[in-house]
Amino acid sequence: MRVERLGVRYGALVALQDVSWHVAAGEILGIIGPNGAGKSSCYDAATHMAARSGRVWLGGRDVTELPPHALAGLGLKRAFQQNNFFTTMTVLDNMVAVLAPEAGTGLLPSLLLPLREARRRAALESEAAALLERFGVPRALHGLRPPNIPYGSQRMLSIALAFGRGARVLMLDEPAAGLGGADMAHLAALLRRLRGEGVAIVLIEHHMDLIMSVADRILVLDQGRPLASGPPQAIQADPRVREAYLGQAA
Ligand SMILES: Nc1ncnc2c1ncn2[C@@H]1O[C@H](COP(=O)(O)OP(=O)(O)OP(=O)(O)O)[C@@H](O)[C@H]1O
Repeated sequence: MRVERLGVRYGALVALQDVSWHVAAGEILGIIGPNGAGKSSCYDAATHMAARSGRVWLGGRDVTELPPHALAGLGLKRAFQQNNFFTTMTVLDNMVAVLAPEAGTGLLPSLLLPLREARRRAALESEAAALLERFGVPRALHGLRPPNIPYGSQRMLSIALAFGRGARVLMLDEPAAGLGGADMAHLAALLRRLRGEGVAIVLIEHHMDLIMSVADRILVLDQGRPLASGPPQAIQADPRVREAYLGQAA
């Protein structure tokens, strides 16, 4: 995926200006910056969820004008800063709800062919259960409602729901927020595994240990503009970055 010269304005406020980046299959691009630096606006711009300027390519195709759902259909998937799930449905049903539209379930066939529909439903449930386990949400939690499962599992569920049947590019917004040591290790392992499977990952994260250990390259934003980009070691050593961000965080 490649974005070129993205810009976002909210009235008179310039939230993002002249921001370009690319991420390849099997690579993790980290995006960091102080609060309000424009990181989420950058995601909104890239996924066409905000009015913006600039251009976006996916797999060599110019997708600038496509709406978000069409981008998702091409494999550009995004998980948000806040957990997004149906709180009145079980964990398993949340996952089924994501998979069912991708499988093309329709109301009429389900009414006319109840037996076939029951088999489809069973197949979807077993696919959903396997996917949840792959993302570290154990079977014991599948029958519970999302607010009633541990917070670390809620974060993994959010990523699984965004990923669905697969992603070419997975954009995550602060997935480590609120996570403790063991959950953080699970998340890092999951990110490395997805990268190993060829997924291109873009990762906004304030947790420096995580991003420095998993990212292949890092882009630093400050006041809506790119401040620096490069491998983690170079970013950590860059005095401009330390002053704008890492110094504050230390
Ligand atoms: N919908 C909006 N309307 C008006 N201003 C907005 C809107 N969304 C973001 N902004 C402003 O745009 C700027 C960039 O915000 P953005 O959320 O992209 O930053 P961020 O780097 O993701 O911050 P954080 O780390 O706190 O999530 C900020 O000044 C913010 O207040």
